[in-house]
Parts: sequence; C-alpha cells; structure tokens
Amino acid sequence: MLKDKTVAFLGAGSMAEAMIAGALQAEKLLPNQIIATNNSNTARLQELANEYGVRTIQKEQLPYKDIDLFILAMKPKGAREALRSLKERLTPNQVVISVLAGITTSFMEDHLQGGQQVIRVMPNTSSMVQQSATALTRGKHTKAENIEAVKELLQCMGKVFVIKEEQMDLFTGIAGSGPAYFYYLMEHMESVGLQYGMPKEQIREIVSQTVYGAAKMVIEKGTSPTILRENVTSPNGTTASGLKALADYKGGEAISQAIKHAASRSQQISAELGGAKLNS
Ligand SMILES: NC(=O)C1=CN([C@@H]2O[C@H](COP(=O)(O)OP(=O)(O)OC[C@H]3O[C@@H](n4cnc5c(N)ncnc54)[C@H](OP(=O)(O)O)[C@@H]3O)[C@@H](O)[C@H]2O)C=CC1
Ligand SMILES: O=C(O)[C@@H]1CCC=N1
Repeated sequence: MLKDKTVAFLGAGSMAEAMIAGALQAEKLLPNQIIATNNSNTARLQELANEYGVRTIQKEQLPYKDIDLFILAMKPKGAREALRSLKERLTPNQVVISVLAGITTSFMEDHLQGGQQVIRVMPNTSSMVQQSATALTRGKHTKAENIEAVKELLQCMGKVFVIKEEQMDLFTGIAGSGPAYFYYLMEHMESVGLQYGMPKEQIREIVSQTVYGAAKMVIEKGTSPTILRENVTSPNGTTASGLKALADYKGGEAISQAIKHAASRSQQISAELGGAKLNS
C-alpha cells in the first residue's frame, strides 16, 4: 500500500527523525519516497540527508502535487501557518497527518479546503527503534484506504492504537510524553548508582536492562503490573522497604500528576490555538 506513496515531513526535528528512522528500518519505504523540509535550518536537512539518504528540500520548493502524505511535524504554534500554506495547493486525494500535540482534526479541517482528508496521530520517540506506542484518529473525510496506508506506515514504528479523539490528550500524557518519565526515573536510578561508586557505563546498562526486563515481563507474560510487583516483594525484604519509601515520598501520586498535567497541557495548546474542543 505504501510502495507508490511519497511522504513529506514538514518539520525535521526529533520526532520527524524518529519516524523516518523507524520507517526505513522496516523497509516499507525507500529513502527516495521520503521528503523532509523545515523552516530554515539547512544544516539539519543536510544531516538527515547524509544519515538516511532521504530527499531534503527547502519548504518553498516542495513538489506539492507529487506528495501523497504530508506529515506535520513542527511545533504546534506553527500549525496554522503550515495548514494555510497547504490549503490552496492540495487536491482532495492528498492526506494531511499531524503528529502535533493538541492539534485537533477539526482544527486541521477548518484550516484546509472543505473535504480534505486529515489524520491526527500521536507517536513517541521510540519510533526510532520501532517501539512507539502510537495513537491514530481520523478526520471526517478520510477514506478507509488512506487510514490503512497510514496505519501501515505507523506500524513500521511500533504498535498502533486507533482511539477516539476525546482520548488523544490523555494518550499524549501517557504515551507521547511517557518515554520522558521513564528517562527521568532512569536518570535518578543512574545517579544513585554513580553516587555510590558504580562505573557509569555499567550502571547505565544495569538500569536500562532492569526497565526493559520489567516491560518485557508485562508484554510477554500478560501478567498485570500489580501481580508482578507483588512477586518481587518479599515480606519485610528490600523491595518492601523501597516501595514504602516510594509511597512515603508520593511516587505514585507524582506519576499520576505528571500524566494529568501533560494531558491538560495538550488541551491548553488546543485552546491557545483556537478551534479547540476541550474534553469535559
Ligand atoms: N518530541 C517528541 O517526543 C514528540 C513530539 N511530538 C510533536 O512533534 C512536533 C515536533 O516536535 P519535535 O520534533 O520534538 O520538535 P523540534 O523542535 O525538534 O522540531 C521542529 C521542527 O519543525 C520545523 N519547522 C518549524 N516551522 C516549520 C514550518 N512552518 N514548516 C516546516 N517545518 C517547520 C523546525 O525547523 P527549523 O529548525 O528550521 O526551525 C524543526 O525542524 C511537536 O508538535 C510535538 O507536539 C509528538 C509526539 C512526541
Ligand atoms: O513535549 C511535547 O509537547 C511533545 C508532545 C509529546 C511529546 N513531546
């Protein structure tokens, strides 16, 4: 389904790079099917061309009519201008996909020609190693065949979840931002190891293997995190003592608040840009 498609990334930052890397690793797209552009940083475009062999083009020179899927990958505040620049140039068969936090499908539709096909997705940077948890929600006019093509593209980058748009802000708080929470946890685990004299490379490997192993247990054994946690916790043992400290320092509450704040920021971005449909 993707073999005849040309995909253009409007934005060439961390998220675009992670998606490009994932798509190429899966060999579903060839480098010459991918175009990347940005606002002005030509050195960055050269970097992507050198690393991935993709076509990089100044945004004024995009070959609009040859592109099937446009992926908006700039910061949310640039969305309005980017959609305006697409509005007069697109035909109804072309699809606009946004990875931007807080940009709703109705915002996209309102800023494009009536009937334009749009899809809102929320990947995370683990796309780079094909392990993203990515959400997808469709616009009003998007054809089933294009949903399938975009799903196929996103599956190159990890698992895809088709969700209701009302859940997108929450999904962003859990999975879009989620890798950062784990990196934050890992930074803290590493720094205790370093503080007590473990070699830097060794502690990094120990921490990442521990996090990886825990996620793999949930995925492969299909057992709940609660049962798995209980299995680790011997009565009056080390884990019980560690978990008590986590509870005393409100570790669980901190994680819940991180998700709620991130989700609420996604809603706020929608509101700031106008055209927002806030969840009740
Ligand atoms: N990073 C993440 O983990 C995730 C990010 N997202 C979303 O992805 C989007 C991009 O994030 P991220 O990659 O981190 O951001 P970056 O700041 O790394 O990259 C932003 C890119 O957008 C380019 N840009 C700005 N304006 C335009 C424009 N009008 N046309 C084309 N390109 C433009 C910039 O170009 P220049 O450098 O030339 O200014 C830059 O290449 C955000 O909206 C974010 O919500 C979604 C999920 C996860
Ligand atoms: O921090 C952000 O706004 C983006 C969206 C999800 C992850 N990064």
